[in-house]
Amino acid sequence: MERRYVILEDGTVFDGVPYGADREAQSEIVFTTAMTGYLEAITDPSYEGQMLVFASPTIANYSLSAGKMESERARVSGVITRDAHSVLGAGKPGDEFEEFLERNGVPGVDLVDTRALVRHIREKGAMKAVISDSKEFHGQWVDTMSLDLVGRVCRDREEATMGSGRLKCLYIDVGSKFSLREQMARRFTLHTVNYDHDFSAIDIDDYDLLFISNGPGDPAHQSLRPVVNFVQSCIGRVPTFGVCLGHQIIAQAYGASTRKMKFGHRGSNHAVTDGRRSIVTTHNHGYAVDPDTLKGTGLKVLQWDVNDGTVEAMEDRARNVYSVQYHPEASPGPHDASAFFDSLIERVGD
Ligand SMILES: NC(=O)CC[C@H](N)C(=O)O
Repeated sequence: MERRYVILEDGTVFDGVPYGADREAQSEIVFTTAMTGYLEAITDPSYEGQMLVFASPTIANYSLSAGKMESERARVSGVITRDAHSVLGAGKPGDEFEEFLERNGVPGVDLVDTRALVRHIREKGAMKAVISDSKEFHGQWVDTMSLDLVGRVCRDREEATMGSGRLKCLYIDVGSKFSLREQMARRFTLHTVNYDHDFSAIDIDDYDLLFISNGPGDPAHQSLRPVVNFVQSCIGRVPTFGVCLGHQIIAQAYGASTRKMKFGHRGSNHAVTDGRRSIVTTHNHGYAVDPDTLKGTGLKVLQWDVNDGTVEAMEDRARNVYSVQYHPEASPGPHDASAFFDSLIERVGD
């Protein structure tokens, strides 16, 4: 049987069998522990510049059509699985998945010892990796997190107006999942603009709220600086909200900073707490706000991760700013945090 290899930057090699696109890929390697939502995951723009290991041993055991696309196409650079039914067969679901990956130019490696691979990433941290049909890699390692990943996801997205809510929201798309945008469009009328929009042409007083979406890559990437500066100019003038990358951009707009996590949080069973009540949430982030840099900014931590204390929600009540690191839209995952969206209506008030 043909072999395909996952070669890590530290020289470790895992092997499996090839499926999906017949091509090599190089990017950062991360894992998700989510047991459902494989279509949502591989099309989530937040994964641009990353190859994704599924810790859950069985993927493609239900039809792709049961899932929802989170962007125009697959965003992961590669997929690494224990059993995606590329060999062990599952009929239609497995074939659909393989065809989807082929159509999207995404190589897969199946029958990999994903338990060992996930433990290795947990112990050594997220790192660069290559998917290749050869056991050795002599090429140049590229740090995909230093690329303009938001630009890659958003370049084909046009400015648009959507939704029918009474309140008007300026929605800054820095790689938004479709489901997040849908949740906002159900409640507000969105004017969606990309991260490279000419913000000098925008009068924020024309809007009832500002929202910054999720997205890929390093929140401190220089391509996002104009967004950070614009958000900074809006604080105190309009209620300002954000999710995941949006949360990290808001922190930077206050002069706080973000840091790279060892291997990030990616899955749909991450508990966050406010010290009294805990909820289970969906996470997909490799960076986090550094709580020490929030001191004196006016931003207060509202919720944190029960396992490692990572900042998961913060607010500046006085200037009506509120953001979460987790994904209240889930997709996939639990809906414990879905009240987030209606709470924005209350926070905007009249
Ligand atoms: N889902 C997101 O918005 C991810 C935010 C950022 N790219 C991170 O990895 O932390």
